[in-house]
Amino acid sequence: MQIIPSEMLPGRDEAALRRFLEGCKEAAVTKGHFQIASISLEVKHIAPLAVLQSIYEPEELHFYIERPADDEAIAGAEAVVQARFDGPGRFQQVQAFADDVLENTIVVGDLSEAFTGPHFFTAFSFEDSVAEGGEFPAATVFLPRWQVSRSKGKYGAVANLKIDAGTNLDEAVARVWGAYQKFGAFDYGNDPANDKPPEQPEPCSRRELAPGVFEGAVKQALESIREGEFEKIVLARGIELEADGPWQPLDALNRLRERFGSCFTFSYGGGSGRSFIGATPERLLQIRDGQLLTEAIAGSAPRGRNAGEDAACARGLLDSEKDLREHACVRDSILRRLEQVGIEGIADASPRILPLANVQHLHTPIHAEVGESVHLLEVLSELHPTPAVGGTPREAAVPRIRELEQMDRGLYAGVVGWFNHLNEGEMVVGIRSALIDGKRAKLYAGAGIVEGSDAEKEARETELKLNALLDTL
Ligand SMILES: C=C(O[C@@H]1C=C(C(=O)O)C=C[C@H]1O)C(=O)O
Repeated sequence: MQIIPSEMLPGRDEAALRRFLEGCKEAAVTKGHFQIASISLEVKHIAPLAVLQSIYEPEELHFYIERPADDEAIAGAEAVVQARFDGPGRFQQVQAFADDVLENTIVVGDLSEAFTGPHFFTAFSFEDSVAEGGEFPAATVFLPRWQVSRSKGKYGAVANLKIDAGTNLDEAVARVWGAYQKFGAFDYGNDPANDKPPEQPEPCSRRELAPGVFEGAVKQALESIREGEFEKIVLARGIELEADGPWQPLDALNRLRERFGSCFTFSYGGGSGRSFIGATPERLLQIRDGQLLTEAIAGSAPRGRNAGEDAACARGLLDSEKDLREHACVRDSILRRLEQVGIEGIADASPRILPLANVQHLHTPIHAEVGESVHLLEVLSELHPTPAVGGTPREAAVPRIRELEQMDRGLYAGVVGWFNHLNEGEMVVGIRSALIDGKRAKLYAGAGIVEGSDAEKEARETELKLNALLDTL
């Protein structure tokens, strides 16, 4: 990646922008390869979700992630370059694709703040491969044409353009200049959608994706655990809702982020009119400034109706031998997997409570230092799926999941997130999620099964987890 000094910052005037893009075109001709021109600008207050909503096209790719508690949000829309992969090598393929794009990227602008420069957005399904005709590919990566972000009171906009020998520079300049004017002083009042309150369709039917399967699957899994086939497996159930009109995924997202301020609210649009949205508590991996954060979240209890009942539920969870064992499976597996890629994770010996609006969990934050030689996607490929959504030992448990659940998880319990050229990124686990396709929405929730689990109780737990999305839709 080539970085042009920020004094040459285009966007402040159109002539400088043209000179920068001319340079990119010359490079494209010389190298015989397209160049990505990436222009980052600090802008005045901007609300990434509102901007995304104003430029949202169901047929275009988009990505959004926000954790209100961190005061950070990033949105990207329209793919300037993209790729899809399938199979066990998908993480490495995404990395190779990004490396190749970055080799041919020329960056200019305000690069000192978070979320500046080009960012890649990704979505990985739970399984390594998806069946032909699946709703989303096993791996998608794209670099957006537009990216807007908020990070602790700073706001940024990035435009990425693909420039080759045939690019019409007049059009390219007009496009970026127009976008700069738009994002530089974004007018929320201009969006006709803001004139009326969001319309919410009413759900009119609900069906199980695999009727009558869940409790039987738990019992079968318990049998396999007794026989020593595996120690833990996470089994999920799915429901499909149908509404009297199309769901509005970004309106639902707005409600999710209000209700689940400590969760990662995300939306990924695959470009086929379908969106995968959710509010997940679970960070799979964050790397920033060489510091890695991950966490074990496993073991669940309801929230109480008052402070006393709530505390009693929390105490029950912290004292539950079964939940502590289930939790330790996840924590120990993450530590082992990190070790496989030469990373020493540091974690407390006993978990704490993570309260969410609808449930509470056992939680162990894990942190580590990472050297420059380990790529984020390499760590990701080792970690996914953790026994929080898969099982342990992974090789024995994960292949049994599909057979026991009798449904396709798709992106549920997969990974969505972003990464950049600095080996920074944030990847979250796609749970507490819904796949929205017009009037239809598929919702999934799972529960960890270990020796001592009770099928009926686990079914109730999945119901509590489904509520995160049910209440919002
Ligand atoms: C699998 C899900 O959640 C996972 C399972 C948990 C459990 O069994 O206690 C808790 C948090 C998550 O790791 C889900 O929400 O669908």
